[in-house]
Amino acid sequence: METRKFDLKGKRPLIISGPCSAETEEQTLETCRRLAATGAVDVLRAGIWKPRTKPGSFEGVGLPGLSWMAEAKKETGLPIATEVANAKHVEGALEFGVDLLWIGARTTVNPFSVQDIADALRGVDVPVLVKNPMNPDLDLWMGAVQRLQKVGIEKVGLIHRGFSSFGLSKYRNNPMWPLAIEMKMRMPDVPMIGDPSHITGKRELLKEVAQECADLNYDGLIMESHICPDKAWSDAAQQVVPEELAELVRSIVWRKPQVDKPEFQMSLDELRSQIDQYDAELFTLLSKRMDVAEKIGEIKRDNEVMILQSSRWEDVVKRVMANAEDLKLSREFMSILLNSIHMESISRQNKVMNAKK
Ligand SMILES: O=C(O)C(=O)C[C@]1(C(=O)O)C=C[C@@H](O)C=C1
Repeated sequence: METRKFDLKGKRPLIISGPCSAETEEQTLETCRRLAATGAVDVLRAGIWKPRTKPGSFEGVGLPGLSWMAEAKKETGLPIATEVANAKHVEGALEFGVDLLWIGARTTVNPFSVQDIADALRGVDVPVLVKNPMNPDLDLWMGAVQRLQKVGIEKVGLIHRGFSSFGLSKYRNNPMWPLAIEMKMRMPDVPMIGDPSHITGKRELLKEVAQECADLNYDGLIMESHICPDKAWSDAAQQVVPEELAELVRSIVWRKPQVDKPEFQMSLDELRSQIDQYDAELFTLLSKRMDVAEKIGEIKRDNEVMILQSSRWEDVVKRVMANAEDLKLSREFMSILLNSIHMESISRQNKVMNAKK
């Protein structure tokens, strides 16, 4: 069967799915066939070389897995994707006609490895997706994209798979949504694919994260599926059977960025003008508050009193936080805001107290 054409900037959302790892020929082909039968998937994926955190885990079947994927492509007509971590992987993947490559989080952290992959791809017209690095470092993520662009690869996209963090949390990898949003702002022309499987690590949480990706205007999703998820050789808890995957994909609401309805536009304009007004008031008040802090700085300077007053600040926080519920503001948001206000206040006092005469 002829392979269906696909374009990173074409169909939206782009849905990529398949097993975490190709394990056996039967498991790979059966998963791909069942995914294709649902009609909900655009690209088939499978991990062939698996970088594992601890030794002793299953590290992938290597090249034979690529021949199974190539067979799945021939049977279903769907393009295939896999992860590459070095030039040798690139060579193998290209030999087996892989249509889309991705660079994993553990590889993105290493500029040498990324450069090695970029050099191996010089002159090759295959799209490449770059997963965020393990650590929350946007420059490193951007750097990997730029290395690919520099060797002439135009079809580059991003995968947001969340960031490693220490300690227990609801998710396997912390999504740190503000960082992903910042990355979208920094590289607005580079498509962003969400990876709910690796963010959540748990199938029960896939839907909420997939919906969040859709609401943040992501261009697609990559999610793992397996014919027997509980028996998977890697990442069992985050995989679902192909039919469940399709159902999940169909349940996500992909809202549009704009709508051409005059009533909607009028209401939106009116509400946005209220926001503009409140922003103006909010920042005027903040400015007045900082002027007062500066005056405190002056009297502290004249009386040789130090800037940081922890117990006073604790009182301020307690007083403001006591209203969190009435104000319908989350404690997390208020705490971040208060912290910024405190830092700015300290910085203003620092300026008056230590001004050069
Ligand atoms: O009350 C003070 O002493 C201040 O300097 C003001 C202020 C504030 O901005 O509220 C700033 C720094 C202190 O750590 C505590 C409070």
